Amino acid sequence: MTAPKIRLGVNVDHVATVRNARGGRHPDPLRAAEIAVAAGADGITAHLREDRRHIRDDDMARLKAQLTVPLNMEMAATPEMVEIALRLKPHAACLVPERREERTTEGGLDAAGQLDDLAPRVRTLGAAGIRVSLFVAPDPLQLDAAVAAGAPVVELHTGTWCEAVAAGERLHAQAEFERIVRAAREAKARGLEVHAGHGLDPVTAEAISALPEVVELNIGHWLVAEAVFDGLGAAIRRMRAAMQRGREAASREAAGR
Ligand SMILES: CC(=O)[C@@H](O)[C@H](O)COP(=O)(O)O
Ligand SMILES: NCC(=O)COP(=O)(O)O
Repeated sequence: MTAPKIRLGVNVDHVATVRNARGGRHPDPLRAAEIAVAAGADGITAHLREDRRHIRDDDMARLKAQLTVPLNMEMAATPEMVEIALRLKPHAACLVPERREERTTEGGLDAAGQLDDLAPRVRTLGAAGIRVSLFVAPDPLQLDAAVAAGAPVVELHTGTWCEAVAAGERLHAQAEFERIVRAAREAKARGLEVHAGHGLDPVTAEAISALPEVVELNIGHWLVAEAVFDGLGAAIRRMRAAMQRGREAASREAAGR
């Protein structure tokens, strides 16, 4: 039995982080995106942060103009970012929480707590033909809010689970993974398309690829960091192979049931 494919969106933010550390143009996130596509990425993700600390407006414009695969724009749900997305028209917009002082995106979007502001922004983006996803914690309250906001997609935040795995906190990691499994099932049952991402490496990507409800992973930091040692193409091929192993294991298990 052939396992249904799981898409890989490669996040090129941290190529821009390295470029910005010295100023100038090298390394160029667009070149990284082109290498990623050649190595098997199904899409490219880039987070235009309000403080522009990695990806900048001009990067988004070039990615949109040059890429042949879907562009997923991660953005805060602010009027400024909505206006930029409406001009840029990426394939997808993933609404994420942002705090200036955070080192990375720390949690999911509190969709339930800001539904009144969020729903019209989701509608505006959707009406422009942009597929909206909400980057949320694997929490049933947030899934309800995503449905209420009219978002067709949720991206489940895998960061807490990945940190527990990396720290060797076995019980915590298992509990977090079970939350993700339940949330993926519930989200699909509510009619939402399910993506996942944040902090994934080949081990965690393989495990999460075994969930048939999850149809897309967005991965950046591990790939860009690993590229330093082995090149970006090789890192992406290794990640794709891990995802495929996860998918095939799940298919075999389903066929054996
Ligand atoms: C939303 C998300 O999980 C990532 O795309 C993250 O935003 C990458 O950029 P930072 O590392 O700056 O948070
Ligand atoms: N939405 C998650 C993402 O795009 C990549 O997160 P990370 O792999 O850079 O942690």
